[in-house]
Amino acid sequence: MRLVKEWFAALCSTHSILPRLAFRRRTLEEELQEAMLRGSLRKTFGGFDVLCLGLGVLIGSGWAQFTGTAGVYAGPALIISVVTSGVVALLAGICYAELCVEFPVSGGAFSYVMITFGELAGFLTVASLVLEYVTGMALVARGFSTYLARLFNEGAAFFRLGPETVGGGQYDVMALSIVLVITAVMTLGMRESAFITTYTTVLKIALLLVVCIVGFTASQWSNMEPFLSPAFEEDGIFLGASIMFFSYVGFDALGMAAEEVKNINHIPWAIVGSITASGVLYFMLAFCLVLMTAPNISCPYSEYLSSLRRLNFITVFDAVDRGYMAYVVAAAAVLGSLASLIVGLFSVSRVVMAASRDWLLPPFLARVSPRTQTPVIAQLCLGVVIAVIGMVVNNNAMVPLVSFGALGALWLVCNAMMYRRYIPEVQVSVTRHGTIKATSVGHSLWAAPFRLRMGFSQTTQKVLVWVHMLLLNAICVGLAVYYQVTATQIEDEYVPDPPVTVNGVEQCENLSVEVNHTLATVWWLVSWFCITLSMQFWCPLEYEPSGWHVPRYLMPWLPSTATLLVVFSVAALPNSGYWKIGAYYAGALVFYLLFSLPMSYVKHSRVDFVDDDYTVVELAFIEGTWRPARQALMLTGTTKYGGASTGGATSPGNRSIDLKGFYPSGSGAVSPALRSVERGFPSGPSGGPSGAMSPATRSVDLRGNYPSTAGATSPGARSVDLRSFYPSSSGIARISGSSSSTAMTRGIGSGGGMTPHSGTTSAVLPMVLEHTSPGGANPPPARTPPRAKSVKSVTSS
Ligand SMILES: NC(=[NH2+])NCCC[C@H](N)C(=O)O
Repeated sequence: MRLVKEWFAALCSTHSILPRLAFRRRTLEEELQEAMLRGSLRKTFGGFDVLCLGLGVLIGSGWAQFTGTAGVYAGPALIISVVTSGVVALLAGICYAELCVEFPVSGGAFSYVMITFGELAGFLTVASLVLEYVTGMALVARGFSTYLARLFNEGAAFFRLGPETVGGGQYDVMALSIVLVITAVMTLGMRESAFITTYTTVLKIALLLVVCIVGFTASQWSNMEPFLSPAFEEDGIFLGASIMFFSYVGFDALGMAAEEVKNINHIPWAIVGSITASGVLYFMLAFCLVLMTAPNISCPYSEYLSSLRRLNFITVFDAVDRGYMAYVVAAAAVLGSLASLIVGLFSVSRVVMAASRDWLLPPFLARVSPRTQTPVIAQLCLGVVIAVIGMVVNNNAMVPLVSFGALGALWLVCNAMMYRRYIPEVQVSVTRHGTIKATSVGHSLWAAPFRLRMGFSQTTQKVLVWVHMLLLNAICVGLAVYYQVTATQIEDEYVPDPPVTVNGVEQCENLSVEVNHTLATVWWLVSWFCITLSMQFWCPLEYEPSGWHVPRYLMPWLPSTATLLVVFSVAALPNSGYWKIGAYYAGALVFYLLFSLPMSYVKHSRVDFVDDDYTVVELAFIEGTWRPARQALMLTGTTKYGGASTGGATSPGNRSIDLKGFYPSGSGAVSPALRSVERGFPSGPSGGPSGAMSPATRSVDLRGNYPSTAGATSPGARSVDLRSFYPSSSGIARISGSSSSTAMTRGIGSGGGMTPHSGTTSAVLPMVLEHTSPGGANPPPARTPPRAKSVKSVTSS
């Protein structure tokens, strides 16, 4: 009730909170804190598992369902389409991989964009990802049903029953059932699902190799002529590529596994490896497909369109007397869809969980099951939604939706990656050794001398970066829109009326919009090149992550090219889906304004700030739940640390979280993370469902991510143990403590170090802020990241 009132009050003041919250950025520390308090996810995946996860989601049933469709548009040039879309995926994947290592949290693209561009952009990313995954999974489920029927020697419609539904099909009961079954298996825990994924992936790749080998034995080189499809010519390559992109979609799933991998550094390699490996496979598949097929150059339009539906591996193998291959193709597609569904359901539930943690989506979706340590409620809800869509919607028109969602999210990710490298702010990251590293401002790398020579201030530089990035994106969008308007397009339902005939034969020409867009396209490309070059000269690189990253000599070319290609791929999509996409995003914005914005305000306004410096929060086990101990001391400065007592709010035992080590005393560098600790909890018994922490998931163990020397804690332990997360070997924080005392005592040693008293009840979160100063000069004091202030102002108003 109280929540509803608060929500309504916030809704009424949308005009004042919108500008403040929509651009409020998170910090990495906040993300990590939220992740810890919510309860840890189980670390299930090793290096090989992650690679299988990648290959599992990438190679679904897309290759079987759409390679032929793309081939009809592109002709034998399909092989170029496959490479083109692979390059788009690879470049975007590299940008994505850099951020995965920087932000090892399970929100994937959502978290990266939220941290870099703020809440509204973050929300749009979630919207894109949900669009991509929900439609993508539904499509894969339908693929499963189709190919399972083939495996039993039945027609594609074998599992479809009942009256006509959306898009002219029938209810696909198999699509429904398989999603529900997988959802059920997944709620048992990730171990089982990872097991299935690994084995089906290996098997499926073996089958695909068989398809290629047999395919090549039936190939005829003469089929490569004419190389371009006569109806679409070179536009067909891009149309084909945009369709083939569906087959590469899904590598973003790997970023969402970040909290569940044993070593975060495996993720970038898995992303690059799985895109490359599946690219090679897709290339071989496409190659043997076109080598087996005489290109359809018969002009009659109706025939042309129907061939759209006929060209696929099974019919083609049939035509070259290798009908038995239908079983191999079907088996590979069935296994592929199975793995793809598992990984897809797995990752979309992580994104939704992350967004619900911020109350951008209903908070109950963030609950983590104490038993399986997976976000069970999110999994169940999404499973049901996807199953129903998969059952009802029978439509190839879903393909553009999937690709659009994926490309939209990747577009923001490429920009986020670029932005972080160029904007001179304190850059916070977790080093390989588990320390938090704050790279100070103004220590540019190779471009620094240039900037110094030009005498740029930081503000000037910021403005320059913004201008360049905005121009760059504008040019990409400009090119895309121009291309979309002028390129040859085909819509599924379009039948020329009356048909254009010459000597009684329908003509293909009526498909093409006869515009010569080559010249103008070249100009767009030249502008893109110039702006990137200018960015390289005028915007010095400010920051280089310590983990896996794009080498500096590829900046800004790599993310800039990725942005160009990603935006262009959107334009190349068959245009029948645009109004649906528009409607979806309009709906998402309305949802943001009516629900997410007020709710996120409510969540943040429940934060108690004492002042901008220190707020210490303790958790106490009260009435069966973990809550912030209301009487916790709000310490407002280092001098007050010594010997303060907690006011008795904590219960006996090792149940409280003491964050004193988190903030090195006297350093002046205060991280805002502490505030998020408190924010993660409802402030009172009526706090409503909290995305924060369920009682049984009290331990935080992120050690797997960060190699450490300490032994493992058991998941059931109730204290937050971040010792190895922020190792004490740095000499700044040391931990000792016994859990026998109920009293909390605080002691901060001199010189930024901390000497806990023996009566300390709890584990400690020591955080080490290291200054990195490549220039060798004295590091300037790290600043409090700007958002701390903005949150404060939100609260106080
Ligand atoms: N996240 C997703 N949209 N996953 C769907 C992945 C489809 C997969 N690439 C395929 O070829 O079937």
